[in-house]
Amino acid sequence: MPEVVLSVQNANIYQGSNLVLQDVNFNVNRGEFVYLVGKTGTGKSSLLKTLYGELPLKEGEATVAGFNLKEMTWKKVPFLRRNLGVVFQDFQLLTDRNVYENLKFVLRATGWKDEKLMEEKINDVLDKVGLKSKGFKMPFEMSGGEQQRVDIARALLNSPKVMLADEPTGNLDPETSDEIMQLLFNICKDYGTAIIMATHDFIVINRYPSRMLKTERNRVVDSAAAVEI
Ligand SMILES: Nc1ncnc2c1ncn2[C@@H]1O[C@H](COP(=O)(O)OP(=O)(O)OP(=O)(O)O)[C@@H](O)[C@H]1O
Repeated sequence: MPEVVLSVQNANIYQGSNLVLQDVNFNVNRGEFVYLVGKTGTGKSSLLKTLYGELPLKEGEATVAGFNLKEMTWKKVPFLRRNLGVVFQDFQLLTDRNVYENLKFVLRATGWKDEKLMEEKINDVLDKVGLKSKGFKMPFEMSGGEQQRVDIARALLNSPKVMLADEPTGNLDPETSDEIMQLLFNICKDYGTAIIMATHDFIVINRYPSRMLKTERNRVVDSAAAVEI
């Protein structure tokens, strides 16, 4: 039996009082890679934000990495985030400190205290993303592709079962996008992390085909679901 690490049942997704997506239903298994596609403004980011606790789940049910979003309070959001990796299009690195300190900041913020264990963990995630000797670099000294790798390394720090990525190749050239996609697929395969990636990049999707969730007309259509007649 596959292990379900993310489950959304009869969920309505809101931005404030605006209903963005209605009756959303899907499950994601351990190690699965799922694209989230759909026209601009159809609710991809809103869905991801709900899954990482930035928007409240008002109606329906959802469980992410063992956390019931319906019972989520602001106080519990940091615990959800510790079990979840989030990757953004614009990297969102702290510009005033080097890569190592960026990663250490997240470890400290998520409760790590032991200096030696933190050092080991940081070296481990930098190795995983192919930046083993780049910890001393400042973000502004790195290319967009390298910064995206640091962002992915940051998402890997707490060995998440689920990673949510909002257009991670949006600012990258095709060759660098390719490298990032290979890295994300390897993370799924090697560590069993499930990844949901919002994207507009059909070149990437054609090169790395996988299951697709499509937002359209206030609904989410799942390529893995049986076609309804
Ligand atoms: N902070 C916000 N406050 C109010 N409405 C918002 C907010 N952010 C987005 N919306 C609205 O919610 C709807 C869904 O937007 P969302 O950003 O989720 O779409 P998207 O599919 O991710 O778009 P894109 O592909 O451009 O990133 C849109 O109608 C948008 O105008």
